[in-house]
Amino acid sequence: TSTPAPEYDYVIVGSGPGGGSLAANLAASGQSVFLLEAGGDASDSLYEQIPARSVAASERSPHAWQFFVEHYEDPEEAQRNRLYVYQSSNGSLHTELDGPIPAGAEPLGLFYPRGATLGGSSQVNAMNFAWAPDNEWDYIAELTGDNSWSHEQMRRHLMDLENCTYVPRGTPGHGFDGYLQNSHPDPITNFQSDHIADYVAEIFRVAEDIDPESVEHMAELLRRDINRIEQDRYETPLMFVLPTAFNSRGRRSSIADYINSVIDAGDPLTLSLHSLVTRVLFEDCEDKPKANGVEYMVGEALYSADRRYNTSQSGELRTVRAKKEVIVAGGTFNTPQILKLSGIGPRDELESLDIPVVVDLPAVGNYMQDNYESPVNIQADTPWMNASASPCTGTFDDSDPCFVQWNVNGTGPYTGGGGSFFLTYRSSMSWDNDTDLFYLSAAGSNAYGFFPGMSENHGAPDHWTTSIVKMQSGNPAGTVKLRSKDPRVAPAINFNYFTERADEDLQAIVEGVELLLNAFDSIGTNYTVVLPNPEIDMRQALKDEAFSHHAVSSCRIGTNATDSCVDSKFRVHGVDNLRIVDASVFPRAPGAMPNGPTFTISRKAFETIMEGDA
Ligand SMILES: Cc1cc2nc3c(=O)[nH]c(=O)nc-3n(C[C@H](O)[C@H](O)[C@H](O)COP(=O)(O)OP(=O)(O)OC[C@H]3O[C@@H](n4cnc5c(N)ncnc54)[C@H](O)[C@@H]3O)c2cc1C
Repeated sequence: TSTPAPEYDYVIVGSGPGGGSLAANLAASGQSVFLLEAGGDASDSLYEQIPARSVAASERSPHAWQFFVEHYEDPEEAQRNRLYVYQSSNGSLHTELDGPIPAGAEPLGLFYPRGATLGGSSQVNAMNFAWAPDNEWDYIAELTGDNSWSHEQMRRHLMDLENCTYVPRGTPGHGFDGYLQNSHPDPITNFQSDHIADYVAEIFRVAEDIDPESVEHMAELLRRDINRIEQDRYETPLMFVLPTAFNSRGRRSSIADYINSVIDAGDPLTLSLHSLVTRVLFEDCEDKPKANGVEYMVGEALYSADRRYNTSQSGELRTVRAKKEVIVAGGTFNTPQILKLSGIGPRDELESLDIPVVVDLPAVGNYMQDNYESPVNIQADTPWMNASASPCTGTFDDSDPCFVQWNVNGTGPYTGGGGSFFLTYRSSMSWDNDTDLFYLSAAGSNAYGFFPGMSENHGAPDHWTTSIVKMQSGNPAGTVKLRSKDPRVAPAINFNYFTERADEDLQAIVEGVELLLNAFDSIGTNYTVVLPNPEIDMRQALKDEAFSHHAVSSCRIGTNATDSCVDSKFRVHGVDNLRIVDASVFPRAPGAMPNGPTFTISRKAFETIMEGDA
């Protein structure tokens, strides 16, 4: 890496779907950009490349940070969750899954990974690419009075960024020349037994009123596109396989690759890896503070959420100046942390830590929300599949036939999305015409949430797990608060689950669970319900077991500084030359999956900035 210049047009913090794509797009248009990323570039690693290794990547250094979050303020309520993590004095982590918690172990919270590498969480995520329901974009347009957020306008941005491989070129609403490749897993491989086919056929009957003729017929139906342009796509229940961001070689389609390709093309993008931004710098101006650079620490694993963190290591402190703007895109947990460290946030909180207040902005670190995901796990009397028939050894080397198939042909079980069935369904609680539940379902799966060591859980052939993702999240009660003014210390994160709209959300999920269990009953399967815990009231079980990993809205868009953080052009209220472009700006959860929508708003921000620059 060359010595950085003292000044660039744009200084961007964080290289995920928000900041990484924006940096590459601005540089490809001739703007000089300095992109700071706390992690390194691990995009060549098999953990990031092989879709089937995403869970392993998400709990490993140097790919991800491990946050520990609370779901509830009350420790007793929070610790009812059997995935709650405790730490012994020797540093070892425990959950109830491993047996009784050792005496004296300290409560840490629930494991919540975030990508901390070039490309951000999109390098470790499950690559599921669901575009937000049109109503969610139109909501932002209405909220802000800015029609450039309408779904028709936002669709243009999707088309600009997408390279869609699963519909014929020219299909309206999709893009074919963008930097993010979307593919469809082959649904026929999902039908590993008649038993699976029977259950899926029953779901078609109860959810969609379709009586499938054959496995081939079901596979054809599953190829229907949830991201199609038609506005009714969320209005009627749909069984489908989800577009997944893997490329024609079966590799993760990656924003890190796009960033590197822009650098290789000689465009003016300077990447500063292992660079933890500690605060935004401001110029004294009479009316409004003006952002003109950032301060950052250079060094590896400088952040406490990094498993390699060591307090005795310190980074080298540097600064860089922005001629035009500073753009913060550290993600939903880190963006509010960076703003608060810079003096932008709720006055009381900043003053309690002796941080000089630059702008009193109460919405920073408030109103955070997430999609509840509720695991429904059943154990059947007979296995759903013959697990020993799988040729995969899980060693991911040349002795593993599935690895060889992936490596040589880019196909097979290690390619993205295989084995999962998706369904949208409308509960009686939906607040508009759209379905409000989004199911991810797989036979043989035992994946019921996030916990340290989760990638060692290889499922069980007699289990079937569905995660019911609650769209239309109605609980903007989450908070990100500083524990310390030391930028290396991760903030305190509390989602305050089921604070608002609790009855409606629980009722919706109960209806979702009933649909699944009724279908198991209809096909005559003998089974035991494992989750939701059948020994207690279902609503209590759902509150204990719900998990999430799609945090948004901790720096939300709105029209005023009282209850929002940025305006519809991503500009932080009360400051000049400072924008936020990441998942933290969504005023509410954009459907079931934030990754595609975050790529889309980044593309929108690019257009907004270039228009302003012209
Ligand atoms: C395990 C996992 C699975 C997921 N699966 C899916 C899925 O299948 N589909 C879906 O739609 N969504 C999924 N998501 C969510 C999705 O990946 C995120 O919503 C999305 O990546 C958010 O993008 P972002 O740009 O806001 O932040 P991020 O992608 O989190 O990127 C933020 C970047 O900023 C860097 N950073 C943070 N602080 C600093 C600092 N102080 N200085 C410098 N750099 C900093 C971080 O290292 C990181 O690289 C998943 C997430 C995870 C973790």
